[in-house]
Amino acid sequence: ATTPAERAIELRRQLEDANYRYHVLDEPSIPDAEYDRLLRELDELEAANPDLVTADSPTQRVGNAPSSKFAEVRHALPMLSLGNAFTDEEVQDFVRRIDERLERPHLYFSVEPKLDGLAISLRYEDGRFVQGATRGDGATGEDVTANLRTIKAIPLTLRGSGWPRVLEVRGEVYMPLATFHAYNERALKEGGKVLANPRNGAAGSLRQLDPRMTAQRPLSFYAYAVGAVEGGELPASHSQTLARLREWGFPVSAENDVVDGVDGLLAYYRRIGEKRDVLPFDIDGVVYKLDDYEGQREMGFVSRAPRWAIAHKFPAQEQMTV
Ligand SMILES: Cc1c[n+]2nc(N)[nH]c2nc1OC(C)C
Repeated sequence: ATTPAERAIELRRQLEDANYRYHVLDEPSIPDAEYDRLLRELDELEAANPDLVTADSPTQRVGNAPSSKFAEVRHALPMLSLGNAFTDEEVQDFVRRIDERLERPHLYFSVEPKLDGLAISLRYEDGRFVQGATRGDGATGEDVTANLRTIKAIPLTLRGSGWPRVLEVRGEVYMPLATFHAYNERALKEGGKVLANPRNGAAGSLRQLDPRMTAQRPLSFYAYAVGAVEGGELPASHSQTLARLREWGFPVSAENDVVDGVDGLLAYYRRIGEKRDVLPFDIDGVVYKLDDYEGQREMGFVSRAPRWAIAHKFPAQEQMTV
């Protein structure tokens, strides 16, 4: 027979494993009904043994009591903004500036869809999620930790091994299009407020003072960078770092790739542009990043935007008014 504590640990492991397979590997491993049954069993076990409850138990994802307002968080590393390119020529200029300074036979770029959501910074200490904040002005943001805990795509504890003692992960919290449409259909039927676009939906849901409201409007998350890192080493390139983030339990977009030179960038831009209408989330462009960190260090930043990265935007889509 197992003690309540052992049973709770076993249930948590099964639930977090199912969560990882569903949100990170896109391979649901158990049916939702089974997931809910396990969660209910853990909930009852914790109710009967309150000392078993931990902040990172899956039962805590339903959100705790609301706070009066959001505390301010100073980002250990500023959250950067991105310069924009709107034409192929501007992309060619971006690559030429790097080419002139680095003088390499090949320039490899990490390329990613640019989700139209909310930039967020997540802080993990010894593998546990301890704080999450909005971008704010880049230097300080709002503490939305309680709301972020309700987002199942955000790991409460890291998987695998080899993660640094302190790890900050940056990424985009977004509202999947399916959630956005379902929310608006219900709002129309019940005469509630209709969301203008998924980005507003994500911002509104994340800035709810009551995390239980956030939990009712399921959001998702994609990691796209790391911030402060202490007590550990990262790989030599951004793409290798994203692969580690995925192993540690963070969703990373399957559309990401590594390409060679400006032709590779523009081919990627066209490829994602053609898929734009069938992607399950809103994007407003793609992001090109020089992949190796050594090259990024050599290129540095201008004001608050890196010289080594740029967003190549799509023409604005006329938002379908519901
Ligand atoms: C602001 C931003 C936004 N995005 N979006 C993606 N996919 N990557 C990415 N990188 C960003 O900034 C980097 C400079 C870390």
